[in-house]
Amino acid sequence: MAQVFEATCSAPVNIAVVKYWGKRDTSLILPTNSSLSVTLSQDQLHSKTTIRASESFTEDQLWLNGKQESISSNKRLVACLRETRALRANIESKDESLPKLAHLKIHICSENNFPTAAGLASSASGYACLVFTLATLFDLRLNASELSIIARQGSGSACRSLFGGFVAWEMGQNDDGSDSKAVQIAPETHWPELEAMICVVSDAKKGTSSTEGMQLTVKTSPLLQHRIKEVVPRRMEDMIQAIKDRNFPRFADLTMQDSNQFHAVCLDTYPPIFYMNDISRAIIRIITEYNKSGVKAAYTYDAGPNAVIYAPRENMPEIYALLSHYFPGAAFADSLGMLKEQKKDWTPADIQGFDTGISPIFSEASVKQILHTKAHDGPRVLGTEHSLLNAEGLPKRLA
Ligand SMILES: Nc1ncnc2c1ncn2[C@@H]1O[C@H](COP(=O)(O)OP(=O)(O)OP(=O)(O)O)[C@@H](O)[C@H]1O
Ligand SMILES: C[C@@](O)(CCOP(=O)(O)OP(=O)(O)O)CC(=O)O
Repeated sequence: MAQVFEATCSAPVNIAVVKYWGKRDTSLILPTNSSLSVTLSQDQLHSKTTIRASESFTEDQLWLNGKQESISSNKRLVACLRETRALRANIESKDESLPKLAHLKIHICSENNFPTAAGLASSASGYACLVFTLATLFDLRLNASELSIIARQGSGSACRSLFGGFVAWEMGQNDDGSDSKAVQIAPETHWPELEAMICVVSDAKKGTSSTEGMQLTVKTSPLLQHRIKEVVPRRMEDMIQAIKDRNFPRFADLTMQDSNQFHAVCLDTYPPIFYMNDISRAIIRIITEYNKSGVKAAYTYDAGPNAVIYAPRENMPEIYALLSHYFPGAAFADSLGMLKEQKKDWTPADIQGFDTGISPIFSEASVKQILHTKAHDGPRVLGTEHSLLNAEGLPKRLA
């Protein structure tokens, strides 16, 4: 019988509050500025990956969401495999008793429980999960910052998903990327009242990928140079302080300003890139109106129209009621038990001074889904019962 080695892990997505946008080295994935994100609960959004190494396998193979994909044409995946195998080979060379895994072929099977490549940070959870599962299979014993250096080479934002809670990606200075890594600013337990609502405006694959979009911005946007030099270094410090102090109004102002500036540099790109649509902009108007009497919520948008709204738990019933008023028909799973606290028959007019005419009421299901979630932990090792591969080493589920 061929010897079989296997690991199954899951990893979370993260949503940045200081955005990464621009690379100074496109193959090592070294950014032009540091960034900071919140890791969101795997109960709502996660990638799950099984990797098996076996003497009976004749080639490396990958299945993503039940569909076979090429490994050799995916330079980023090849880089993650090369790095982790080299580390395993080094450990094996020092300890004869270890099983020789570095040279075995592997089968990788991964699933996201949410739309892939739709601006919901699937590349972040996907590559974090890939690297964490490889490190578990190969028993690499690296800490999360060390693993983040490898995951970064899969997708920049993936490096931040190696930690739970509040995570900075320090851009680093070295040409070889050895100091461009993620560090945890605070664990999720630091600020348990902070929650997030994800408004899925579109789950379609996006037009301009982050990878292409950001390099066009680097090439053409003078505003990006100002952002890199003058804005982000100071904003990183301010954001870290706001998180340490659990100062929501400060955290929220910085988050919204950074999202606005990220979309401004997209508009400053030539030709311009648009990620937000009319619905995204209406959500901005509604949150801005809601904040008129004091900052109670923060919106942020990545490379797509979907909004993520950060807010203290106590404001979430009102925010949900606001969203469902202007965007009727959105599917909502009450995953954090929030509706129980919601006042019945509540309308935006019940908020003192709220101008209900700030936005029209949109047609049914303009916002398709609202996900309620919160900051949570980093990647997890799962038991063999979670394996995505069958006895033959093929996916249990095919698309
Ligand atoms: N579970 C996974 N395992 C391995 N690779 C994955 C996984 N999920 C996604 N990916 C990779 O990430 C790519 C999608 O990344 P892309 O940046 O286009 O979208 P996104 O991450 O959903 O959006 P964004 O990063 O802008 O929020 C996929 O085509 C695939 O190569
Ligand atoms: C807007 C962002 O979500 C951009 C994410 O870009 P990616 O990490 O997807 O890009 P690559 O490194 O090319 O894979 C902002 C952020 O997450 O910081």
